Order: sequence, then C-alpha cells, then structure tokens
Amino acid sequence: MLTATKLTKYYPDVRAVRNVSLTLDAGRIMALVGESGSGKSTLLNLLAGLADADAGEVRFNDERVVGPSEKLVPGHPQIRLVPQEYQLMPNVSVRENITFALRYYEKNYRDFRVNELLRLCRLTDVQHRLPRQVSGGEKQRTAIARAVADRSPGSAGVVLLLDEPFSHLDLPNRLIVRDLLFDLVQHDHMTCLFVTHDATDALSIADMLGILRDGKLVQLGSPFDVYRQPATAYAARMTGTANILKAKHLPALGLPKTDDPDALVCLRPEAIMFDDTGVVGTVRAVFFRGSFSEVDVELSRYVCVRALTNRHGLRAGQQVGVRVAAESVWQIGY
Ligand SMILES: Nc1ncnc2c1ncn2[C@@H]1O[C@H](COP(=O)(O)OP(=O)(O)OP(=O)(O)O)[C@@H](O)[C@H]1O
Repeated sequence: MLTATKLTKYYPDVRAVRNVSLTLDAGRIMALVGESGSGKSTLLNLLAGLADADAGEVRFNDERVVGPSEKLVPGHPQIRLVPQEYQLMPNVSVRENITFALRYYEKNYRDFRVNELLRLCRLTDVQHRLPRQVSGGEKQRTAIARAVADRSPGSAGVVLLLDEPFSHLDLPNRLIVRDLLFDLVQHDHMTCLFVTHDATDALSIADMLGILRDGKLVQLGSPFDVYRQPATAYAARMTGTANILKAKHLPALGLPKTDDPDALVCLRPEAIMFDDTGVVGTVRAVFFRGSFSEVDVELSRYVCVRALTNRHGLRAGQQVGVRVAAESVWQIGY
C-alpha cells in the first residue's frame, strides 16, 4: 500500500502540490486527472521518492519513502516511474533496454523474463530495433516493460507510476496499453497509479479516480461516482462532456426551478433523451461519432445543451423534442 499524507511541494513562484493525501491499495489502479500545470508530474516524482516534499510524507507499506536529499541513489526499489518521455537508452535495442533492468540476475532467468515481457507487451517482433526505429506505442510499452521487469521475489509487489501513458498514442495503441496495465495488475499483482489530462482511459480502467486542480486533490472516488456526481464544474469537464447550467435555466429543459437560481448544475449529454413529447428545441449542430452522434440543441436564447443519440439523419435547423430525468441533474460547486 502506498500512502501520501498532506504532501506539499513549492517551487519558487508556485505551490505545485498542496496538501495531497491519498491511499493506493495493493493490486488497484488509480488515475489522477488534471489539466496541464495542475501538479501531476510533480506529485508523481514525490510519490516515487525522486523529489523532496516541503511538507507531508509518502509511505510504502509503512516504510517512509525518502526523497533525494536523504538518499544517495534517489527512488524506492519497489516504486517505478515511467516518465512522459520514456527515457529509454537510445543506442541499444528494445530488448537490451528491458534486459538492463535485470542485469544483476542470472542469465537463464533474465532471458526467460525478458521473453515473457516482450510477449506480454507485444514487442517480440521489434525487440532488436533501436528506440528511434519503433513507434511511440512501442516505446511506451518498452518503458513499461523495463519498469516492471524486476519483480524482486518475495517482495510486496511493485507500484507502477505512469506520467501521461496515453497522451502520445493513437487509439489502437491506447487500447493496447490499457489492456497491458490491466493485465499487469490482474496477473502480475501490480499496483498502478497514472496521471493524465484526458479521463477517457482513466474512466475505463481505474478503480479510483482523482481530480487534481492547482496542485490540490479536489475529488477522489470511483470513476462512476466522480463522473456522475462531480464536485465542481472543473471535475465535470475533466471527466467528459458536461452541460453546465445555472439552475434558473432548468425550466427550459422541462424541469422545476430550484431554491437557488444561481446554483450550478451538471447534466451529462446521455441524460438528455430525444422524445417527441418533451420540450421543443432546435438542432444547432450534429457531430457524428460512429456508434452515436453528439447533437447541440438550443432550447432558449440562453440554453443550448449537448445530447447524445444513435438516431441518424438529424440536421441543423430541425426541431426536436427532448426530455431530462430530474435525478440526472447534479448540483455542483464553482
Ligand atoms: N522545476 C520547476 N521549477 C519551477 N516550477 C516548476 C518546476 N516544475 C514544475 N513547475 C511548475 O509547477 C506547476 C506544476 O507542474 P507539473 O509539471 O507538476 O504539472 P503537470 O500537471 O504535470 O503539467 P503537464 O501536464 O503540462 O506536464 C506548474 O505551474 C509548473 O510550471
């Protein structure tokens, strides 16, 4: 188990991480989602023992994870960070990059484990190429394979920390990395925490999802709860498309007024149903997304909402009826 307690880190003109506390249970996946500059990389470095905290502490199975100021070789042997730029050795092959992590092991075991990792990470065919001769997705998987290679038998399991593991990848490669992380946790009993600015993959594989804003962990919960009940407009937007309205505009959606007209409410697009008996609006734009379309519907001069539908043939200017269930409206903070 990895825990952070009131972790804080200052740079000269910014408080990059503020009072962050979290617990990452063994065998679980946690994702932290935040916009650029919200402190994601700084927090990962603190958790890995690669940067010194100004306040607070990190513990791994009750042992304090110390920063570089207290340790000659920074880092913790069981906590492995895969940085955003992968940091592979450029002049040796994919295979040798992974083998390097096992250099102190006996040759037979080393070969066995490297072959196992190459298979698991789908790198067997490119194992003899240099990093610059493989794709971004293959580089990413090489960095993951190298990070998890040394399993230190009898230890309490490895914690894998990943900085934006999906950001440079196209959809097929994102799916491969997502499945790989899932496999590592399910079958290799790893624990994983990744940071990202895009919650798409986080929602599908994380057990716990946190929202980072200006260095603070502003919400932490299951992906379902954070998605359905975001605490703020920021949390709502970081986890997907959200219609954010003032409560006074709810009657335009056929819903009753609330006590505080200026309160903010969040309504996910899939909660808006197309229904000819609902309130009437005008289609403003249609974005085809494959299995569904996103449709902007104007309901009044002040209210335009985005809805999802698998109905085909909707066109801008067309009148449609929409209906919203009151229970899918969630009040949020600013
Ligand atoms: N070495 C540094 N010196 C001074 N300020 C820094 C340093 N590293 C990061 N910062 C600042 O700390 C804040 C958090 O940076 P950090 O890199 O942790 O954010 P991030 O969420 O990982 O951003 P990105 O998604 O763009 O990588 C930012 O305001 C950044 O400018």
